[in-house]
Amino acid sequence: MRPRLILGSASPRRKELLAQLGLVPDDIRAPDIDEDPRPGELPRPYCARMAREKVAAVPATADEVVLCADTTVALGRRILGKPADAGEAAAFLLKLSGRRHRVITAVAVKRGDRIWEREVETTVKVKALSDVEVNAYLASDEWRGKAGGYGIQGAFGAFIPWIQGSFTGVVGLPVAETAQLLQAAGVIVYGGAE
Ligand SMILES: Cc1cn([C@H]2C[C@H](O)[C@@H](COP(=O)(O)OP(=O)(O)OP(=O)(O)O)O2)c(=O)[nH]c1=O
Repeated sequence: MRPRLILGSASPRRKELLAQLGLVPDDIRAPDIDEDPRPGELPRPYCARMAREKVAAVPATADEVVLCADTTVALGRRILGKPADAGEAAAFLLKLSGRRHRVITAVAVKRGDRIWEREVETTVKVKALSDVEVNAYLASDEWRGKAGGYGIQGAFGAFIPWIQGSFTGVVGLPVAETAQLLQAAGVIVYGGAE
């Protein structure tokens, strides 16, 4: 039987990226978990733990497939989360200015007591930002609710001359890897067999 697809995410980006795969979730159940990193926790294991905890926190029946993800911006060993306010967003942007950083998106898919997981890491280069550019970006409010305080899919794209990895992973859901995980869990994605 075709399983029901549950998107375990409040992120509008994730819903749109799922639509890019031709998939419309049967239900959306946003997870509510503690997103504080543990002392000394490194970005990649933190990100993977977040995705696992999100998928574990979403209630589902045995014939439902739940998809969750977490996007973490890493500057070396530091985790840059979602900025609490414009001041923190400004501090993040100044740290990212003129350097490369990593964006990790961990995806977790659950069906019954089975879990499929994948982490996708992308390197992102940000040009050296002027104060005028930082202030204009902060005024746009696009930084709100986004890891690292920016969205590559919006105006901030003007400041990113180069990436290596997965564009959709940076936005919040790496579509190629997600398609594979969903197919493994029995969801039919483009061209997949019933
Ligand atoms: C780096 C980057 C992040 N983001 C977003 C994607 C995620 O929504 C957000 C990171 O926060 P997450 O904790 O991954 O997700 P969320 O809290 O928005 O939603 P949920 O936990 O319910 O799934 O940052 C962009 O949209 N563009 C970008 O370029």
